[in-house]
Amino acid sequence: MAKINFGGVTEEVVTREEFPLAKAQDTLKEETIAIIGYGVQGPGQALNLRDNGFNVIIGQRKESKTWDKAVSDGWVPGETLFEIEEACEKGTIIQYLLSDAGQISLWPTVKKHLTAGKALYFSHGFGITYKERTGIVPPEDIDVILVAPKGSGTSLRRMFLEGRGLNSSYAIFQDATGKAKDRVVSLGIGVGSGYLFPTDFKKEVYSDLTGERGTLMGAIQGIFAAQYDVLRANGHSPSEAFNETVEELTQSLMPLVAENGMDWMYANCSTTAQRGALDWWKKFRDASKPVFEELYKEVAAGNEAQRSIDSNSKSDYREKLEVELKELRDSEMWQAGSEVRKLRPENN
Ligand SMILES: NC(=O)C1=CN([C@@H]2O[C@H](COP(=O)(O)OP(=O)(O)OC[C@H]3O[C@@H](n4cnc5c(N)ncnc54)[C@H](O)[C@@H]3O)[C@@H](O)[C@H]2O)C=CC1
Ligand SMILES: CC(=O)[C@](C)(O)C(=O)O
Ligand SMILES: [Mg+2]
Ligand SMILES: [Mg+2]
Repeated sequence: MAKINFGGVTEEVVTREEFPLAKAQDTLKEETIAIIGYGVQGPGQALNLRDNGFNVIIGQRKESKTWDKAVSDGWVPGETLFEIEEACEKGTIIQYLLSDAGQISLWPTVKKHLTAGKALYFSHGFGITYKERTGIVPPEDIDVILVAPKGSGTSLRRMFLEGRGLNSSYAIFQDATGKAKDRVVSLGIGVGSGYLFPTDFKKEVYSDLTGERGTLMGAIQGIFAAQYDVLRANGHSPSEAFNETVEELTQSLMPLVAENGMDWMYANCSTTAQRGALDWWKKFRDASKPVFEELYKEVAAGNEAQRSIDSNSKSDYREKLEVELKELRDSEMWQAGSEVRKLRPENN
């Protein structure tokens, strides 16, 4: 593994140079990879693996929208597309990509087919780390591994098609065959990761749950809403408030951060903006840090996991989520956003 110095801390990273696709293909040439679940990660990982030349089958409930989606993606019923149980029986590597709550209800079915020497693969440390809550305790004679792409399955697929890649973390919970490392790295390369960062199941799920509730999804919406509301309360129009809160960030400034870091983005803004941003960022850090500390504690205590299990195990969880997403979509800020997006010059 390559040793890389990340801001003063040396870490190991698996690179595609040391583990090329050909080696991954060779490692897994006798394996049948069964992708269980065709939601967001399922299609992204399955299609990338198929395009990369691996033997892939899908396990999905018949009579579901996602079964039809799998068919339209070229999976053939009876050949490469099966009911979940049949796919589990056929697979030597089971990629368990149902929702974290779905994994709990299907576990008794999946477990039956985890015979000696197979590998059980997750894209989240959830099921294993919170085993007291999920009941997911794998048999001892199989490998238990994880590849967690650091992004949406939609991005994983799009970036693969663009010839880019989305990096992943990987972990080994159980190495029964002595082949777990080669299997997990090969799968990581196969699903389209360029580089693979080692972790363990617990660190993966704690950081992932914190990140998505925090800056990646929860905190960002919170901070957008707070600034938008203050601008509106002070008489600014919706378009002005949206432009100064979201549109400029996503269209102009975040690409600069992605390219070369925060100081680079700052340096490409006015000296007026730089002065103010350098003065104010610490105030925002100090105001939000207690919330992040509370969040991490809730994650580590398992309370966040439990909330997600409870709500996503209900039979109408999709409808309920959709109601809340609609609330966001219908809020003035995001309605304004919808109009602002149409006015992007490239959309004309
Ligand atoms: N969404 C994403 O891009 C990412 C997801 N992950 C992880 O990957 C795994 C899969 O996540 P997603 O693709 O988001 O899942 P999802 O929420 O889209 O669900 C996947 C599939 O599970 C099915 N399902 C749910 N409950 C079921 C049940 N009780 N019985 C049978 N099928 C059921 C759904 O119909 C869907 O086809 C999870 O562990 C998640 O944490 C990791 C990185 C990113
Ligand atoms: C896309 C991703 O990595 C998330 C936000 O952690 C998730 O979908 O669970
Ligand atoms: Mg994640
Ligand atoms: Mg997540």
